[in-house]
Amino acid sequence: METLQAHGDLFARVFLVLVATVTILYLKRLLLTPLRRCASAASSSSPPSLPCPRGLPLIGNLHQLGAVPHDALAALSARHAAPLMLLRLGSVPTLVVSTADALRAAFQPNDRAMSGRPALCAATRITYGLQDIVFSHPDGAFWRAARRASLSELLSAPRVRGFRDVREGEAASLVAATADMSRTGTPVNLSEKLMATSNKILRRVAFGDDSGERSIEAGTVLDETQYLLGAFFVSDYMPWLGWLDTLRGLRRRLERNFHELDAFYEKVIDDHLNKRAGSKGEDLVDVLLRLLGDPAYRSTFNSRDQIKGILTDMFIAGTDTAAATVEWTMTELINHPDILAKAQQEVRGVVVDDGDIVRESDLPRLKYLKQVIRESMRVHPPVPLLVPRETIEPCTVYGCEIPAGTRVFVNAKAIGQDPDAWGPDAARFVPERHEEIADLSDHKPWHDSFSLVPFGVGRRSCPGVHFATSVVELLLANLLFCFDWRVPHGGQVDLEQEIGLTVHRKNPLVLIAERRCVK
Ligand code: HEM
Repeated sequence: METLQAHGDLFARVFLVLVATVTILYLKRLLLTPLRRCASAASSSSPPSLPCPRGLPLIGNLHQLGAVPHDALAALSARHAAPLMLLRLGSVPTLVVSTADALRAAFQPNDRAMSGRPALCAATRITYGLQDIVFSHPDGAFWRAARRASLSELLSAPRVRGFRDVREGEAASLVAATADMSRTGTPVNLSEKLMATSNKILRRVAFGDDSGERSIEAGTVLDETQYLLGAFFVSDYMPWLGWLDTLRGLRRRLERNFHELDAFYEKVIDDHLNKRAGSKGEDLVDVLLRLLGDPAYRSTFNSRDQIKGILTDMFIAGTDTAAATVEWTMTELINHPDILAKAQQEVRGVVVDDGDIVRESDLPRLKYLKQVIRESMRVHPPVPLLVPRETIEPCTVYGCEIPAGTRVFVNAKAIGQDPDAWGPDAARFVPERHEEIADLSDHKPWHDSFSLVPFGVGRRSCPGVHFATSVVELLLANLLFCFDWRVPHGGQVDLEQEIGLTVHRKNPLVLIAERRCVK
């Protein structure tokens, strides 16, 4: 869910490299002084200021983001001993937060000031002019109403529980398909299977797509939406060069995708309006249509475009992230056979049914599994820079003034590796470090923490935690319960990352599954 992250775009890269090269030749001298403070002059009387690693003309610090921006930013912050630093990305002033203490200092007193989102090019178009939850302005009545609806209606605990059959059904299909492959010893592309399963769950929950009839149609359109929301639009960083996005064909792709998505939603909404009387259960479209007629929401929540914007949120925010979490967790487990064995022992000891499959009613007893998931999200947060923020008013951090309109990146990955928060072994995968959390089923700790923030922080943090953890725990528990796993040719699995909307493994996770004997 991070727009900087699609650095596979050749044209933009060539352009940036050209600008950087020319600038380096002319301004070599400047590079010899790599760090300055942002305030005018660092005298004893000048106000305190944050470190600002020196950038280049025009592009500022863009070239320092490298191929994996969250890792490059973590390295930059460590190099300058700067838990908080100010960069200029193109023409955009950007605050980067890289430790738990810095996050607390920046957000605890300034939650409101930090709660804006930048109006990024693709997001603005796809969400009908920011009429959604993820990207809308926090000061508008609409965001408050939509956020309230997401917490009390769309993603509330009872609503999430109500979709249990969908999750269990899709988990059973995943197990069945994997069992087929295990019979012939065919390696399983887990990355692909997890993505398909997570997609299917979201489509069924959001659109009631039980038959899979709409899956192909929705799949291709939403895949393109996902790509575009993660693409690097030059205009998001250097607005005066926005014409480059047109030259690169990105604007045309965006328009086409917007219209395809719109046509798809219109059809889904019309179908729901037609079938409503007497149909069983509510999917998310039904809920949104009901809210549209609800007097409590009428003044702010009153158009089809808002329904469509929120549906895109649910799909984009919910699919990739859950799949990536299970993918990274399985990666770490396969690389740590002792932890894998311990997690399997727990799930196999706890599931009391006829031994066929894990049900959601089994999950509360899987304490170690929950520790494993927390540890995985610490080491591999699926959205490592969260969704970008923007200050909506000036605020002060460590005594330094941060102006309104500053973009804010919270480096959740760097924070998860912060030795002051996690100790000298922060780089190691040790699920037991979460043992002390009394109730791992309680989702509050995710939102109260400043040291473990895969779901974000403060008033814009993820309202989908409950939904996400239900999917992740069920899929993972079933993979561990039903199969033994090994790498096809032995050895360790690599940890290379593919940068996109959400960070997945670069190389798919392909493993051999052996179906465990069941009675
Ligand atoms: C493992 C799965 C997930 C992860 C890691 C994740 C992560 C995030 C992050 C990092 C943010 C930004 C938080 C911030 O700015 O502080 C976010 C926001 C959001 N997420 Fe999730 N998410 C997940 C699953 C879901 C699901 C399943 C849904 C809904 C179906 C969802 C809906 C949202 C929405 C609507 C927002 C915007 C909140 C706002 O701006 O007010 N997420 N998520």
